[in-house]
Amino acid sequence: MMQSVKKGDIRKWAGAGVQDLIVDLVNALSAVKSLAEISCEIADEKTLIRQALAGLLRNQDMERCSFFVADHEGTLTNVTGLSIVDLPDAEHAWATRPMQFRLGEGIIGHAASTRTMQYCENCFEDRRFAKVADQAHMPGSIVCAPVCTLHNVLIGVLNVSHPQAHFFTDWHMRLLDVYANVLGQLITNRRLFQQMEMEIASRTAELERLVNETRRLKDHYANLSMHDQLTGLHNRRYFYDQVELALAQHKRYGQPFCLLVMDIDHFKSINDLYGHGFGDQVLITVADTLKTQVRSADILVRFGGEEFIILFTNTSCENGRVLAERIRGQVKALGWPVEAENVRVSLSIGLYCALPNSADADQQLDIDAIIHRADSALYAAKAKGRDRVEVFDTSPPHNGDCSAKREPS
Ligand SMILES: Nc1nc2c(ncn2[C@@H]2O[C@H](COP(=O)(O)OP(=O)(O)OP(=O)(O)O)[C@@H](O)[C@H]2O)c(=O)[nH]1
Repeated sequence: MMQSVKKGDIRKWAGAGVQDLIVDLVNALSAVKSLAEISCEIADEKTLIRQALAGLLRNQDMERCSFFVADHEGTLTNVTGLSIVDLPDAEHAWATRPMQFRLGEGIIGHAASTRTMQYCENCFEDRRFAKVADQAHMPGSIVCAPVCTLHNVLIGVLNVSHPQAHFFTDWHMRLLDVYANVLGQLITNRRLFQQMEMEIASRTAELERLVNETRRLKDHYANLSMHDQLTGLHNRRYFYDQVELALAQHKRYGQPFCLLVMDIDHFKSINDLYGHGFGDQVLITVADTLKTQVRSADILVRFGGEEFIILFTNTSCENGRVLAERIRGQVKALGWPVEAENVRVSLSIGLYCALPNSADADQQLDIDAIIHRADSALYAAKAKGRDRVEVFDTSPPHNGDCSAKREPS
């Protein structure tokens, strides 16, 4: 059975060598721990690497370290370097002497191509070490550790150096191996994280685009569903949508309004004689004429076929009648030349006046009842020979009920 090591045992055994070992172990763990503290949410990979190098220098007796990143073409470029003197302001002191190696070139290229750590014990003598022009920066010894993803794809090479030859020990080598592994995972995680962020951003943008498109389509179809395609006027659906407000204002503030139901006379004969396309043109021109007669608060719709409705808000019966007569006159004045002929049409109009003091006022009529009353007046206008305006009589019913039956066309 294995026995656990007690503190007293360590003290008993601890010669200077063991104590050094413990210090080294703590330093090594601190270096690896410093890596664990780096967030993979850092936007810039260089900053992450720089923090990793600083962690290494702070916890180990190394002099300089640098990182060469591998690109897709197999070129290794130093993205950052740090020396022990840079440490107080490691964030800002960027060593930017540009340097590049191909895979297999120099000791750095060799570590990259073999994916194994390389130790150059004496840079002045080792032929693998590509001599630098600047002799002042020539290290005595250097360790180059490849840094890879979990799937052994090369990310770059981590280099640590010391001015002294034969400086690095087995202990250093083991630590650097672990350090390079953890750094590889950290860089991989950061890249994945960035990729995920970009993916999320692009999906969010796509989603926003779809939401906007859906909104636009919704508005488009809502608009379509409220409009008559032939004349461009609003339609029956819009009328019912809007009319409640006018009724509410009438009920609450006693505002009078006039409802006109208008029907083109003998429109069937127009279609029959001149064709449906011609009939359409007539509907369009009549609609355009009606448009000129309404204010923005009024409601004008093509209610169906050749029937139009206008609700004049805040309008007395007298004014409603004047407006109805004007409309009738304007439509009658229209003409459509067909060969030698000038085709004309007329309008029959049924008018309902909603007045605060009328006999209807107490009945709280709904819009269908109001339309029905205006329709009765329209039937009366048709019955009386067409091309005329008839007003629904809101006085209490007696023999003269004007809701005449519509005569067959
Ligand atoms: N060209 C055209 N005709 C339409 C349209 N909508 C309805 N109509 C026609 O309008 C005509 C309406 O005819 P009727 O309801 O018999 O009434 P009328 O001929 O106007 O007779 P009175 O209303 O009694 O004066 C029908 O022939 C419908 O086909 C349309 O969008 N375009």
